[in-house]
Amino acid sequence: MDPDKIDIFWFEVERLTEAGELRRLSGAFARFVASLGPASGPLLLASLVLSELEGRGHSCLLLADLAQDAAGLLGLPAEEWTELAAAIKPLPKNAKGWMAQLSGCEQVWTAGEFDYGQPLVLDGDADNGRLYLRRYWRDETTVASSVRARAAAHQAVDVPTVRAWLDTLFATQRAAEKPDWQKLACAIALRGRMAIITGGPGTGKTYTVARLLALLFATAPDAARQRIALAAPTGKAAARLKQSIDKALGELADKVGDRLPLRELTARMGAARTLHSLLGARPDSRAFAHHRGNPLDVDVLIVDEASMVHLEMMASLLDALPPDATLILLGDKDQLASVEAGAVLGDLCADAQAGNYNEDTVAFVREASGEAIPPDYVHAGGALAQQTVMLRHSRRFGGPIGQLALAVNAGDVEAATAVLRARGALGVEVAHALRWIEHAQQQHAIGLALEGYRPYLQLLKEGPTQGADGAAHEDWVRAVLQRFEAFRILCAVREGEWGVEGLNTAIEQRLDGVGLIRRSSDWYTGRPVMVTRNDYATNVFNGDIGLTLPDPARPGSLRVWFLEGDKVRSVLATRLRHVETAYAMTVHKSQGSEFAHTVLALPKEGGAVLARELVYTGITRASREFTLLTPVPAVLGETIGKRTHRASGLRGMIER
Ligand SMILES: Nc1ncnc2c1ncn2[C@@H]1O[C@H](COP(=O)(O)OP(=O)(O)OP(=O)(O)O)[C@@H](O)[C@H]1O
Repeated sequence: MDPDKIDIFWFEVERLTEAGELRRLSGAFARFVASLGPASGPLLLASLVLSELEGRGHSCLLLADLAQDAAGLLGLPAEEWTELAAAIKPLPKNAKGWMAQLSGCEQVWTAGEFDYGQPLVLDGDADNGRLYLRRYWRDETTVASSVRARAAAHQAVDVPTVRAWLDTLFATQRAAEKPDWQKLACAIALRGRMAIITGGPGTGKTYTVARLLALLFATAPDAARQRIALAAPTGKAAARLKQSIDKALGELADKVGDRLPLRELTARMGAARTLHSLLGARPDSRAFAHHRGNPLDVDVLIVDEASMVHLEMMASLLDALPPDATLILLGDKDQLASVEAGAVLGDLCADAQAGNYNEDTVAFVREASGEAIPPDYVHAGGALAQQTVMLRHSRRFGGPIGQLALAVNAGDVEAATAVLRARGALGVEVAHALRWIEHAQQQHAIGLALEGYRPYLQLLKEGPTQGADGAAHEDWVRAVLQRFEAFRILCAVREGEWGVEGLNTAIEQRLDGVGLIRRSSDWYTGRPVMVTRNDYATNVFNGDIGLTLPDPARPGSLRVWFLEGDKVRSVLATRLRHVETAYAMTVHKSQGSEFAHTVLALPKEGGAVLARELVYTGITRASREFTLLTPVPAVLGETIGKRTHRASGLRGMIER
């Protein structure tokens, strides 16, 4: 490439980096590619865009997108893109041209050809070409081949026995909706090495999986030897899963009586774990102790909150799972994907809404569960569609919050606005459950925080009862934590007046000002913190939230207490090095949690991260009350009208 032109290119990259339009790593990656051998202009540009997109959660670069609207892909103003691209003209005109151009580069391995370990991988055909960083290509390939094999591996099922058990487990006095998707989900899960049960909040994913466990125990040749593991991406989600499953199985135990020793079998299951801990994460290493060569010792693995599992983690999990073990994924496909690259659950659930069941599945479900899949859902999809069930009826989310979530999920701005504005017309219930402060000032958020956090701060001030012993102190800690967990402010962004940072500072100042907290230094009694990095020494993980309270054993020193289910545990505050204050947190980090009153604050301007999934995830964190703050009301419509699109080749690879 002409040295003058390349200098202009690097100059433009630097300028856009300084302006905050590109991350520094993207330019550095393009330079690294250039250092490996002769590099054409299009290769450098594609490397830059690919790295930038990786930082935004995409697992690959679709060449058709690059050819069609590269500026839009990067969220750059058209003129910025034109200047950048002008330095390296001419560029290929279409996806086919990009494919031809890139496949000739030394730094690019075209999948299927002789492999030199190049850092970039080109996959797909001329119309569907995709450029990957090698790591993501490997991860997508691992996930796709494992899912394909597992979904297709049907096992023999003793149909009459399954039917009898399902009739018992789902015998209910209530008028059931038809078909009973929960019941048929159990039948489907039992016949495969993999099943996905997706659905919005309160649709009964945990309820269903508890019955599936009972069914597994009831039909296994040796139930006592079944190795069943429960896991979730975060400690909090894992604790919640275990708690709900134990509760549901406890209720079921009474129902099945002597026919199945459900209590003993449940007791053997052990605690739910984080995926990191299940796989055997090691400090300072991306590699896990468990992998193909040292697989997990399980027959059935149930993973909750699967929407939070990113591509690399899913690949590690599938790699470590023995081929004859069964994987059950539970999650809400419409929630925000992980911060890291990939939208695995969303990709895997592409057929969930439509069903796309084939005649074999219809016949099996009819025999094994007595349920008839309506013809609308029968369209002969692939193997994965046959093992995916979407639960469609929410049992505790039908009120105004549920209506709002539905409207947002459907991208219906008008309906969402109508629900939000209906509070007056619909009476007290709505008025209490939903609030929209359309022209919000930061003071509104601070006022809500004052009201929402006062209960835990007051209990904290009262302190444990005089002379409380260890257990009584723990009860007090638990009560303080539970009050704190009843309210949260969620932000769409980190920076600015309406971001996590701006709101945390403002809330902290106000709480200090009114005497609810006393900030003597960074660490103070009552400070809520979120862990921002996994720390194996103290056993705290990215996303864990705790409260700073006095150490009962050492007056004057502070400990951070974490709530996991009903249990509490603590770490000396000074040992926690990677934490931030957490009166306000991002919607991303709130996944897997639920707060009685959730406040969602949108910023003044839309941006790449503001999309429908974010608002939906924020709303569905609220169990009783939801307040929306919009400094500029139009941003709500803009956000709901936009979907998050993450490029990936997973679907195509699974169906290949
Ligand atoms: N078929 C059913 N009959 C009666 N109650 C049900 C049924 N299905 C679910 N429920 C009840 O509805 C509530 C929500 O169910 P569950 O917690 O399983 O939903 P979920 O989809 O796991 O929710 P989340 O995504 O919020 O964790 C629970 O109280 C559960 O007992």
